[in-house]
Order: sequence, then structure tokens, then C-alpha cells
Amino acid sequence: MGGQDDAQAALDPRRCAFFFDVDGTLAEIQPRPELVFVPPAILAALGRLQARGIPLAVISGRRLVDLDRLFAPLRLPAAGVHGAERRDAAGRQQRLPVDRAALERVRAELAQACAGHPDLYLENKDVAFALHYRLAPQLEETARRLAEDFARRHADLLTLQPGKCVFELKPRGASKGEVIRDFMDSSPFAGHRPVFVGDDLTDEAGFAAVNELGGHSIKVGPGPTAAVQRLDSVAAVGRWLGELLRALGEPPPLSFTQQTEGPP
Ligand SMILES: O=P(O)(O)OC[C@H]1O[C@H](O[C@H]2O[C@H](CO)[C@@H](O)[C@H](O)[C@H]2O)[C@H](O)[C@@H](O)[C@@H]1O
Repeated sequence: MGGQDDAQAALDPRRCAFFFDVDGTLAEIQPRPELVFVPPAILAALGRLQARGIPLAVISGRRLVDLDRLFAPLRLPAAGVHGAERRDAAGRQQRLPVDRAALERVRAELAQACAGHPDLYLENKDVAFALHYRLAPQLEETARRLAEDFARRHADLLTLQPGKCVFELKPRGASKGEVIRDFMDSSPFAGHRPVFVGDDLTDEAGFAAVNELGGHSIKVGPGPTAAVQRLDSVAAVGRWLGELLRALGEPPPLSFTQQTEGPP
């Protein structure tokens, strides 16, 4: 634990650029994707860090349009769909080139394949597809087989990305590690020490990237990881954000104060 404590103590927020995964990191996992919300105290903390000029971005499997809804009124630099969509700090958007007509054919084929399994939830992200089995855990193997089959037959377009109760088909070349590297080459991130906080398998590429760049990686929750520090929960991420604000001489949002200091 001493190593982790030292690593955390060494984090001077003025010298860092922060990258955050969303589901399971800044927001609690929910039974369905559309039920997710970012706790107000976390939104407030991100807003204050951004207002202080600390470079930060969210790096998510979700689409940019969904991220803007989740983080409103903030409009953060962001990568969506595991890095396939990007918006830099100046608001410029970029997308990995994809064959939309071919992806539409895949979507239709997947929808047909899932029609026999109404308890599987197929999330359509335009350039990626997520097969969710959270509400039907008995269908895990069915979802895995379907996703593996599609990934094999459409390997020119899509790559398999397993996650929490989900098998995703993401565009070839989409990687959280690559997108963090790209952000680190651009203003206002360049010259800072990258810190990435995430919870899931897709985040391991991000942990590897920041480790290689001499940065700091933080895994939320249990499970094997390349990250060098661990936080227990979304609430712990919230308290950690509060510590960053304290280091900047700002009071943490009220609910973090209550969580960290306990009853009066
Ligand atoms: O990279 P992230 O920001 O963590 O996004 C990963 C995926 O998150 C969502 O699915 C996950 O969260 C859902 C809501 O809590 C949960 O129901 C599901 O089981 C999880 O897999 C989202 O729906 C995906 O599109 C994201 O790629």
C-alpha cells in the first residue's frame, strides 16, 4: 500500500492531465445504459478542475452525444466509442474512418440474430454495437458466441471488446490507449503527466499507455490490471477528486466532505 500512497501523494494536479473512463468510474453501473447518471458532486468537481485550467477529458465506450447528455452542462474534451470519435479541447471533432454502409449491413444482421433472444439488449452506437446480457446472465455464452462470430466474419471492420456484462463490437483501430496518446500530443494536455482512471477491460489499453508515458494509472474496483493504484468504488473516485481540489486550495463539493469526514 505504501507504494500506492506514495504514488498518489506525488500527484500534483497542476502538473497532470486527467483522463476518466465513465461507466463504473465516474458513474455507478446501472441495470441498463440509459439509467446511468453522473453524481452531482462529481460533475461539480470536474467543472471546478476544468475552471482551474486543469487539462481533463473523458475517454468512454459511449458515443459523444451520450457523453454530452451525461455531463451537461459541462462540455468536456472527450473520446467516444473507445476512441473512434474524438473532440479536442478546442471543440474540433474527428472520427476514425469507417465504412458506414457495411456497418449498417452488420447492424441489420446482428438485430436479426438477436431477435431470437429478446432478453439480450443490443445497443446500437452507429459505428459499434454492444450486446448486453446484464439482465439475462444466463445468456452470457450466447452473447459471447454471437459477438465472436460477428467479430471473426467482419474482422475488416470490427474488433471484439468484452466488458462488464457486455460483448462489444468496436471499429477496428479504436483504442483508449491510442486516443490518450493523441490527446497528450495536443494542447492543453502536452507537457503534463497523464493520469487515467478506469474500471474495465477496455481501460487496460489506457493504463498501459499512461504507464509507458511516465504517467499514473488507477483501477476502480477489483480484478487483474496494469494500473498502479486502485480505488474501491465510484464514491472513492469522488473523494479522490475532492483531494485534488483540496490540493488546489479549493474546498471539495459538499457531499464529498460528508463522505470523507463522517457525521459531525
Ligand atoms: O468506457 P465506459 O465509459 O466505461 O463505457 C463502457 C460501456 O458502458 C456502458 O455499458 C456498461 O454500463 C451499463 C450501465 O451501467 C451497464 O448496464 C452495462 O452492463 C455495462 O457494460 C455502455 O452501455 C456501453 O456502450 C459502453 O461501451
